[in-house]
Amino acid sequence: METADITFRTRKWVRPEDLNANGTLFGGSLLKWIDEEAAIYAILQLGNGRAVTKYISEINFVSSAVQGDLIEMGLTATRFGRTSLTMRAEVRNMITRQSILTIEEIVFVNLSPSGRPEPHGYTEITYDRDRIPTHHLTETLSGDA
Ligand SMILES: CC(=O)SCCNC(=O)CCNC(=O)[C@H](O)C(C)(C)COP(=O)(O)OP(=O)(O)OC[C@H]1O[C@@H](n2cnc3c(N)ncnc32)[C@H](O)[C@@H]1OP(=O)(O)O
Repeated sequence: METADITFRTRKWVRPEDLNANGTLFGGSLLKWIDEEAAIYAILQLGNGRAVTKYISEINFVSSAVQGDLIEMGLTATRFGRTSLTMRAEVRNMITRQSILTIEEIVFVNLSPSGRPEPHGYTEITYDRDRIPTHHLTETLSGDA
């Protein structure tokens, strides 16, 4: 997998509670983190807090991490559909850059207030932060008043 176009954002410190019985990073913890990371990415790209995980392709646990490792998670949008957004994910060791996990396709669906798929109208990535969900902005601004 190419990693050049992936932006690594969130970092994690592998702690005792994240380990499996083998003493390495528990895959379930990793999947929980990457699903949350993908949700945040999708929410910001689609400008909608109602975005849900629809599909996750094969997950390749490339190598393990151990307690104390610093790891980082990266995502990039690979396809803007009508109501969906497809992302590619990679988790790697922050220091050695060794790949820990790759997922070719994570598909999120943009939902209407009634919970049905709704066209999002976007075709490309932006990091301009101009797609922060407006209802969150409204709540934030009214909370500041
Ligand atoms: C962040 C979280 O934890 S969310 C919690 C976990 N996720 C959930 O609970 C979601 C549960 N699933 C659902 O509620 C429903 O399946 C919905 C509302 C997401 C989608 O309903 P569907 O009837 O499948 O919608 P529909 O057939 O219109 O497809 C919607 C989009 O998903 C895509 N899609 C549907 N199935 C798949 C699939 N198996 N693989 C990839 N994409 C798919 C479609 O191509 C479509 O994309 P497009 O509009 O860009 O072409």
